[in-house]
Amino acid sequence: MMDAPLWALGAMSGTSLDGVDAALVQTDGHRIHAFGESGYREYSGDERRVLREALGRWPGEDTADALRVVQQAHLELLARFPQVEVVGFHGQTLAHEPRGRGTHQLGDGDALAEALERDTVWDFRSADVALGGEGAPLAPFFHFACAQWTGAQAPLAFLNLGGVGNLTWVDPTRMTPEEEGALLAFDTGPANAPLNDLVADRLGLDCDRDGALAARGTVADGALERFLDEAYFRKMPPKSLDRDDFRMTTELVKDLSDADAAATLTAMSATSVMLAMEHCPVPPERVLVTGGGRKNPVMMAMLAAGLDCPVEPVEAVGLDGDMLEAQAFAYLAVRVMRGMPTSAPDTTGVAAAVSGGRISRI
Ligand SMILES: Nc1ncnc2c1ncn2[C@@H]1O[C@H](COP(=O)(O)OP(=O)(O)OP(=O)(O)O)[C@@H](O)[C@H]1O
Ligand SMILES: CC(=O)N[C@H]1[C@@H]2OC[C@@H](O2)[C@@H](O)[C@@H]1O[C@H](C)C(=O)O
Repeated sequence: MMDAPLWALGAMSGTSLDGVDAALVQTDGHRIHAFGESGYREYSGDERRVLREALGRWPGEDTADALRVVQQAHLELLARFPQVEVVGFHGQTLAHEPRGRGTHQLGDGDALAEALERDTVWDFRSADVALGGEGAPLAPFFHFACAQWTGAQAPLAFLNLGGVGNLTWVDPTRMTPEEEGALLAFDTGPANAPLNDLVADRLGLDCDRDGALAARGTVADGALERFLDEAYFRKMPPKSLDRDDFRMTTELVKDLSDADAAATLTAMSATSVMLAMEHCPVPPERVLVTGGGRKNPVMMAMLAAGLDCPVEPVEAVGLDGDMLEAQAFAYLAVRVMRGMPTSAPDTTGVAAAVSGGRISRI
């Protein structure tokens, strides 16, 4: 007998450190039955500073202040959704070194479960890393369900432009996401993080809103070429990145004007996606863009000019690009509760499909 669908609440605090997203999904762990309400809790300037300060820290290092920020923001937001059966709590990635010290998502699932009085799934990435996987990206299993939900019949790609970029190529005609050939996923390169850091450091802004600064600038070809020389782009997937693995971008644009630096960083993000497409098993029929970068018209225009297929925001197929990651962790939480895999060799390079995530039961 099929397991009944559950209403799950997913929460994601992403690498761009803007705030926490939360969204409801009704699922049996296979199919998306329905999407529900969503919400957002922005981090204040002070909270963002505390989180930024804690980036790069590992368990055992001083993360007490950052943990208070993460717990408080999640509790405030998630308490607005009383009608849920299970919570998927991603936490805040502070450090990610799958071939080294592991992966660190700050957040206490036991405390959250107790405060919300709901079973809570958390620590989604560690089990994958322990089995030789990258621990990221994890949204691909949900992208597979989304592709089927849209009724797609041919391979397509989801592109998330958050702090870091990640691409999921999906063959929606396969039966399950863990099946060989159903998915190929990996981080493409930096997306918004270097741009955000540039405008924060130079102009005290949160982001290059609507690409206004980049639109006035000229791409510095030399800097772009040096960036594209990085070995990461030629490495075969699966592969993943930490937020600040491309610190070199700051150095490459340091002598450029604000507008030229923004244009060049935007081109770096877009061009790394173009290189990523070469890894797809067959060209996707369309690229559906999710995450904040889809709201940057300069980045979207560069992508459209460089790719051989339509590039559209996920709204084109009725999905919500602000909430896809939060929805992903709602969906994955139900899979974990039911012992179903959340990653596979083709999505993270893990030795065999694995059900990641720790469950705090109430
Ligand atoms: N109108 C806009 N114009 C330009 N950029 C925007 C706009 N809206 C959002 N962004 C960019 O998108 C970012 C937020 O994207 P998103 O919420 O997808 O990131 P995230 O989930 O934190 O990151 P990740 O997916 O790497 O974990 C902002 O920090 C900003 O750089
Ligand atoms: C370690 C980590 O938190 N990685 C994030 C980050 O942000 C985007 C990209 O890098 C992706 O690999 C991942 O997030 C999404 C939600 C994922 O796991 O699919």
